[in-house]
Amino acid sequence: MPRVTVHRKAHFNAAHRLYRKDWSDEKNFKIFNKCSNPNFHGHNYELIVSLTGEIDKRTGYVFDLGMLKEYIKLEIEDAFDHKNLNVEVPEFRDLNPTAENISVVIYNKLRKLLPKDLELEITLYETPRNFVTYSG
Ligand SMILES: Nc1nc2c(c(=O)[nH]1)N=C([C@H](O)[C@H](O)COP(=O)(O)OP(=O)(O)OP(=O)(O)O)CN2
Repeated sequence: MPRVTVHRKAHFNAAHRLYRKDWSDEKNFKIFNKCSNPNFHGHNYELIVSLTGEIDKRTGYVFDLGMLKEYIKLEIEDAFDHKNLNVEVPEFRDLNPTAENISVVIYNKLRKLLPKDLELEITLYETPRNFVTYSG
């Protein structure tokens, strides 16, 4: 059967601070600039979850996008939306919440729920012009 990629878009709004606990505020500012503001700042994150696999002969689906929507809601939106990532999301307690690290956390949370034969790719926009991709 042909291999096709299906995509689901999602959105969350979250606050964060880019910094290392073991660096001074001055050093954090030198490396992370305004993103190291100790009072945090927010982003409107846009997420695209992409699944590649063979079309199922019986259903015509690669994967039910309604089910993917539920997984994204439960694992990502409910956990991240309107949260302070550094303070309220356990995965970032000791992990700098850069776009790169957020994409890896999202990948790992969804990967464990999805069939192994599907390829997963995460595209995460932190701003309209800054985005990352991760596919494991
Ligand atoms: N490799 C990374 N670099 C940067 C990250 C990141 O997560 N990974 N994050 C940031 C900031 O958090 C943020 O994305 C940058 O904000 P800002 O400068 O406001 O965004 P833009 O560059 O898109 O704004 P312009 O209007 O284009 O200036 C920084 N680096």
